Amino acid sequence: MTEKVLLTGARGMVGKNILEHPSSTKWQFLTPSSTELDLTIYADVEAYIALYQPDFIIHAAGRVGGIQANIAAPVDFLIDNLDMGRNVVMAAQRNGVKRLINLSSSCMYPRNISTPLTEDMILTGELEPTNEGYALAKIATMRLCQYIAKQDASFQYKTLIPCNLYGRHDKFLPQHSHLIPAIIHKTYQAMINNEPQVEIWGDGTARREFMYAGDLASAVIRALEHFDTLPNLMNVGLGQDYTINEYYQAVAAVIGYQGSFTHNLSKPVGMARKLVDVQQQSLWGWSANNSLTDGIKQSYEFYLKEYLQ
Ligand SMILES: NC(=O)C1=CN([C@@H]2O[C@H](COP(=O)(O)OP(=O)(O)OC[C@H]3O[C@@H](n4cnc5c(N)ncnc54)[C@H](OP(=O)(O)O)[C@@H]3O)[C@@H](O)[C@H]2O)C=CC1
Ligand SMILES: C[C@H]1O[C@H](OP(=O)(O)OP(=O)(O)OC[C@H]2O[C@@H](n3cnc4c(=O)[nH]c(N)nc43)[C@H](O)[C@@H]2O)[C@@H](O)[C@@H](O)C1=O
Repeated sequence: MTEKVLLTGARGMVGKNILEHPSSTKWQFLTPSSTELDLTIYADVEAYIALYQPDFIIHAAGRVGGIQANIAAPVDFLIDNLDMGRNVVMAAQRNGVKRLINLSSSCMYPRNISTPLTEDMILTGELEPTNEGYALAKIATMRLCQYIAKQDASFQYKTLIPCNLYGRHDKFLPQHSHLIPAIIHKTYQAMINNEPQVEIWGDGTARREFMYAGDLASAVIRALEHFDTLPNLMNVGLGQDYTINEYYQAVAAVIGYQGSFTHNLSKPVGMARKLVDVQQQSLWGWSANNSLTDGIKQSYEFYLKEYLQ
C-alpha cells in the first residue's frame, strides 16, 4: 500500500525539489497550493487532514524570504509562520497523524556564535534582529512538535534545521531573494547590460552556509525512508561556509562575468556567521553531494531556461 504524504509548500523551492527527487514516486504526495488550502486557516487545515488522513506530513510551507524581505515584514513573517506551524501540527495531532517532519531554519539560532551551531544551542542567546519574527515562529513550532512527542511518544514529530538554501525554483527578485539567487540575477543582468560593477551588500566578510536545495530534498527523502533512525531535532548542513565575497566570486566564475564588485555598507548584513554543526547528521548517515560550483551551475541553468522564460 503506497503511503500518503501531505507535503505543505509543495510549490515552493524545497517542495518542488522534493517532488523532483527520483525516489519521490515511492509515495503518494498530497500537494495543495495556498489557494487550495490556506494553512493560516485552522478549520480548513483540520478538515483537509481529516478528509485525506495522510500517513506522513512534511511541513515545508512558510513565508520565506531573504534578509530584506524579513526586515520589511516582521509581523507577517512572525504571524504567518506561527499560524501555519501551529495549524499543521495541531491538526495533525487531532487527526492522529503519527509521523511529521517540520522544516525549521538555522535562523532560529542565537546570533554572535562563531563556532558551529549545535542543536542544544537553541534559545541560549538573543536572536538576529533582521529575522527575529521568523525565528520566533520557527522556535515555537519546533517546541510544539517536541511537547507533543514528549506527551505521547506515539506522535513522532521531528524537526530538521536546514542551513541557508538555494537552487532550482528559488526566488530571484531582489525584494524577496536570498543571497545566491540575488547574485545570479544581479550578475547576469550586469553582464547582459555591460555594467562594469555589481554591488555587494555590506563589506562582504559575513559568512554563510548555502546548501543546494536538491541536497536538502535528498535528506528529506532519506528521512521518509529511515524515519525511525532520524533524530528528533537535527541540523542539515554542509559543515563548511564561505564569505559573501567568495559567493560573488563563485557565481561570477560560473556566469563568466568579468566586471568588478563594490560594497554598499548601508545595506543590512544580518548574522556574522551561522554555520550548523553536522555531527548528528553524519551519525545518522547522510551528507550533501553537490559542490558549490555544481549547485550554482544548476541554479543558473534554471534561472536562464525556466525562470526568465
Ligand atoms: N530558502 C531557504 O534558504 C531556507 C528555507 N527553509 C525552510 O524551508 C521551507 C521551504 O522554504 P522555501 O521552499 O525556500 O520557501 P518558498 O517561499 O519557496 O515556498 C514556500 C511555500 O509555502 C507556501 N505557503 C506560503 N504561505 C502559505 C499559506 N498561507 N498556506 C499554504 N501554503 C503557503 C507557498 O505556497 P504557494 O506557492 O502555493 O503560495 C510556497 O509553496 C520553509 O519552512 C523555510 O523556512 C529553511 C532554511 C533555509
Ligand atoms: C535562510 C535564512 O536566511 C535569511 O537570513 P540571511 O542568511 O541573512 O539572508 P540572505 O541570504 O538574504 O543574506 C545573506 C547575507 O548576504 C548578504 N548579501 C550581499 N548581497 C546581497 C544581496 O544582493 N541580496 C541578499 N539577500 N543578501 C545579500 C547580506 O548582507 C547577508 O549578510 C533569513 O532572512 C531567513 O530567510 C532564513 O531563514
